[in-house]
Amino acid sequence: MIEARGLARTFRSRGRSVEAVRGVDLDVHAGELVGFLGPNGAGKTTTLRMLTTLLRPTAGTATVGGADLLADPVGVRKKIGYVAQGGGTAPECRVIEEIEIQGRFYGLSKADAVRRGAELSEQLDIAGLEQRLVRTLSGGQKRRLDIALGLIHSPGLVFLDEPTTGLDPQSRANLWEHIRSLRAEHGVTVFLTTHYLEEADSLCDRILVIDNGEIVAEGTPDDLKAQVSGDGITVDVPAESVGDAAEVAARLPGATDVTTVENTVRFRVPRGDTALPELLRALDGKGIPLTSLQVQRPSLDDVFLSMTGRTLRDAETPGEGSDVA
Ligand SMILES: Nc1ncnc2c1ncn2[C@@H]1O[C@H](COP(=O)(O)OP(=O)(O)OP(=O)(O)O)[C@@H](O)[C@H]1O
Repeated sequence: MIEARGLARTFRSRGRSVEAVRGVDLDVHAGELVGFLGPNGAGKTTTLRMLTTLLRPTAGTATVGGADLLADPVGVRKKIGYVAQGGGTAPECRVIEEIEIQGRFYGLSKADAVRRGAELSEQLDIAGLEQRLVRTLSGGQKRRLDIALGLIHSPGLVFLDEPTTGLDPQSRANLWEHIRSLRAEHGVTVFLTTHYLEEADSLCDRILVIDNGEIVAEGTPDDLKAQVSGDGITVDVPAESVGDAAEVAARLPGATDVTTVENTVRFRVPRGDTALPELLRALDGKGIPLTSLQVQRPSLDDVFLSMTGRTLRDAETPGEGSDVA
């Protein structure tokens, strides 16, 4: 559905040049739900705008929906839907007017636009709002309207730029369900950008992680997490036993990064599930009682940290509000 090679874009701004995207290769297959994850300013929107023909690449090639991005941009536009970050609706327009305008824009008759709009409204749970002014919709309803408009011409591939930014956690989870069902029921291929780790983790089949205009990691959420070396284990013991417990931990096969703070010992092992019985036996053998024990599977933030030396949260531009979990 998407095949891009060496896609790059440099902006010139006030005599300075900004390499927003630096030679990105990406492949998205039919029916996939792929997330493009990265901190603010990483190059997500710029990549999306290039793939949707809104911005000409400085270098690179791509085919999108089977059409060549540079030679046949009109062909690309016919095959894709694009839902921009803020959407494109006018606050004073009625929902039905937006649906009709969008349909006409894609060459649908008024009757077909209304029919398709009704079908999508039903599916996205915004049926019955046709006569409402856009400005009276809730944030979640408006995002669902934006998505309905992006799908009016039944594209096989839809690009969603930060679809859930600004929504509360409940509306966000609700929108994920709708996105999943679009894919499940219509086989729509979805390429979305996000800076929410949780969103990428729970919604996407595959994730591309971008930082500073370059793809730094790629894989299923599980594959990516498995690349981070092992699970974290945190053990609380009585303060006088911390030294002994740390020694026990350090002797476990493959244990690394053993640290102690007050009555807590932390370390990493290749696999938490197999290390635990051995740890418990060894502590028991030394007569060290346990107060608590936790195993942490690596998160996508650990993946980002291992690739870039920063956490996604740290990488956010100061001043940009973000509730990255
Ligand atoms: N028109 C432009 N002129 C100059 N610089 C730009 C322009 N558009 C984007 N940039 C710069 O390119 C870089 C990438 O921006 P982009 O919007 O693609 O990031 P992003 O990952 O989508 O961020 P966000 O999550 O905040 O939307 C940033 O440094 C940005 O300031």
